[in-house]
Amino acid sequence: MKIAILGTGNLGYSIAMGILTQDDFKVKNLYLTKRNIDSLKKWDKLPNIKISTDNKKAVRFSDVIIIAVQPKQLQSVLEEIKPQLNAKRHTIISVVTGRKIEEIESIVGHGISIVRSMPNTAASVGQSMTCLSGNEKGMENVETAKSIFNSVGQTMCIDEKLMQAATVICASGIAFWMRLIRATTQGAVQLGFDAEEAQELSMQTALGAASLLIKSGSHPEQEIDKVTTPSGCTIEGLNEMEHQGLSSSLIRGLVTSFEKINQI
Ligand SMILES: NC(=O)C1=CN([C@@H]2O[C@H](COP(=O)(O)OP(=O)(O)OC[C@H]3O[C@@H](n4cnc5c(N)ncnc54)[C@H](O)[C@@H]3O)[C@@H](O)[C@H]2O)C=CC1
Ligand SMILES: O=C(O)[C@@H]1CCC=N1
Repeated sequence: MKIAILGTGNLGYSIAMGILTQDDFKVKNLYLTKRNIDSLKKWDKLPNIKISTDNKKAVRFSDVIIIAVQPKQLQSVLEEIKPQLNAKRHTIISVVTGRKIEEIESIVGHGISIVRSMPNTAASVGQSMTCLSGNEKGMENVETAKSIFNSVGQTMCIDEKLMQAATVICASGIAFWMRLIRATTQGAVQLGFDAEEAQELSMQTALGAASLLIKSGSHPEQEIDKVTTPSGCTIEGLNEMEHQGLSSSLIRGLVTSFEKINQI
């Protein structure tokens, strides 16, 4: 597969990193563009990698075009590459927040295969949760998009109208979970661990909690019941967190984030 990533910033770089460092997925060519390519030069010597500021050339040399620019930059990039697009050959995968498939079609035309996707920066370590939806032709080719994003994590096909919600839960979600890990680390330091140990305890416990649910298929409350000894310390701490609004503040944060997307 020949893939271009137009706009190799934070997210584009994470996707490229994930693709380059996993074993099973074979990419014939990876063409990376951004406006200032200095930060990508270390990859220039790798076989099958091209680094450039030239989006048109990247499209000419690729079959799958991942567009990872900021929302305000999307229109000009689409207008720039439109003359190079070939409906029989190209699939566009947009990771751009808040930009609908119909907005992309209105610029590049309805014949092009378009997949709208929402990965996250954990793609760089093969652990992205990526949601996908597409136009009719995009869904015919969705296996292509799935194979790319399955190589850097897990995928789920969703209705496009849920894409904003997926952005908050999965993409912004990385920041939210980081803050939870940071806060529990700070708590561990206050209780006597040094900073490095505290972060290790916090990270591994978060990974353990997620792994328990993934591997057992159980509900979080079932796992909570197993940990909360009657009259014990866990329920005491948990109830205090809820008195202080833990679940409520998380849900309100997600909803506030969701409302902001509609203004982007
Ligand atoms: N950062 C994240 O975790 C996530 C970001 N997104 C979305 O992905 C998109 C990219 O986000 P980031 O990577 O955070 O932004 P960024 O600003 O780090 O990256 C955008 C890149 O596009 C490049 N660029 C701008 N105009 C260009 C052009 N005409 N041709 C080629 N490259 C150009 C810039 O040089 C920059 O490197 C945004 O739409 C964002 O909403 C989606 C999910 C997660
Ligand atoms: O903060 C943002 O707007 C983008 C979308 C999800 C992650 N970063």
